[in-house]
Amino acid sequence: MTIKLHPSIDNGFNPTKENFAGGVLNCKCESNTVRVKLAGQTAHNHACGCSKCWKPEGAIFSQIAVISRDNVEVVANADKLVVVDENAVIKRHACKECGVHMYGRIEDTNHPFYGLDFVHTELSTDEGWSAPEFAAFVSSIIETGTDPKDMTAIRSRLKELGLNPYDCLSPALMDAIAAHVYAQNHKDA
Ligand SMILES: N[C@@H](CCC(=O)N[C@@H](CS)C(=O)NCC(=O)O)C(=O)O
Ligand SMILES: [Zn+2]
Ligand SMILES: [Zn+2]
Repeated sequence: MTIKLHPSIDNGFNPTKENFAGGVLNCKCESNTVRVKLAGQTAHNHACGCSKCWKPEGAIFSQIAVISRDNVEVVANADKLVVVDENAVIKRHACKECGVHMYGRIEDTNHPFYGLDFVHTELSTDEGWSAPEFAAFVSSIIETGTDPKDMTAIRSRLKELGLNPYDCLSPALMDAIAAHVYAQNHKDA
């Protein structure tokens, strides 16, 4: 039996479309749907195994990308959005009826990723979004119930799909975080 990771990933995925101009994310509610307009392409799309990111029914990974917060606008039913965990670094704004996370925002101006919002592009019917590039927080899927014995097969399947598995973020993003910390610590040098 093929391992199921995420519906937008399991059957392979389309490459990133050049000059893609963005689109609209929709929550799962049939009426009073929350809509978020993304005025541009996303970046760093990846599978995330952490327990905090929203996953569609049955998925063991989330699929999540970033976009400049200036390009994110709630265009319908904003009153249905609530922050799921005010104590988290990423304030995940979710529809209180269907539970879908519409965007995650970092309010700490010193955070390495301040200025970027986190979004699930599978909530859009527009095609051309940036393709997933790697898998992050893979070991964290055990926290939500995956049997540790299944991890070897899951990491193999991710590699087969072209998504290198990491237990934190990708090396490029971890380097960017560390460089930000260095710069913060040497501001006056
Ligand atoms: N093992 C933890 C990892 C959580 C974690 O660190 N998630 C990452 C990836 S989304 C993060 O940056 N979290 C910040 C936040 O949730 O605010 C879990 O599964 O809950
Ligand atoms: Zn909804
Ligand atoms: Zn996550």
